[in-house]
Amino acid sequence: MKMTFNIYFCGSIRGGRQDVEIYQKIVQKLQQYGKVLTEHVSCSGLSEKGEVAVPQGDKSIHDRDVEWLEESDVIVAEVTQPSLGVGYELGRAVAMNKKILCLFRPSSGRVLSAMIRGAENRAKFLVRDYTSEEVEGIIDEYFSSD
Ligand SMILES: O=c1[nH]c(=O)n([C@H]2C[C@H](O)[C@@H](COP(=O)(O)O)O2)cc1CO
Repeated sequence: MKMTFNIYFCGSIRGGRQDVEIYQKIVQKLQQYGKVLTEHVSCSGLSEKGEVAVPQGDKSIHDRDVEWLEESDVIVAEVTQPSLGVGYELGRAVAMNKKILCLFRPSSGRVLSAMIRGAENRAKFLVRDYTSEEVEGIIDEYFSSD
């Protein structure tokens, strides 16, 4: 596998920011493997309001993010905190035939949507259950395979 990827990281924003610390840990690790196009998702200063300062607001956020999805080699999504935006991004990424890794923490007590867990296939869409101590190792393993 090449070592410099365009990586699209998905994490909840308006769905709730409870997991921002784990997003930071994931993004820092991903940056060893390439450029994380959506680094802002892991920013502790970004609230549940989202990127309110973006000119033309939600339309430009949507259009920019779909372009970034197109440009990305790999999509990594933290899917523990349910988010409509993350679900939408994953659906669009599947339609683009992208390589996708979803990360879910069962210790949250939640049960992952069947539309994410059930989308798993060995080729392109992988779902990994993890604990926060394991996440860096899982990312290393993912990028060192194939
Ligand atoms: O301000 C934003 N900026 C942005 O890039 N997003 C994208 C990236 C995240 O992976 C995803 C989060 O969706 P949601 O806000 O529905 O939880 O949507 C979402 C918002 C706000 O919905």
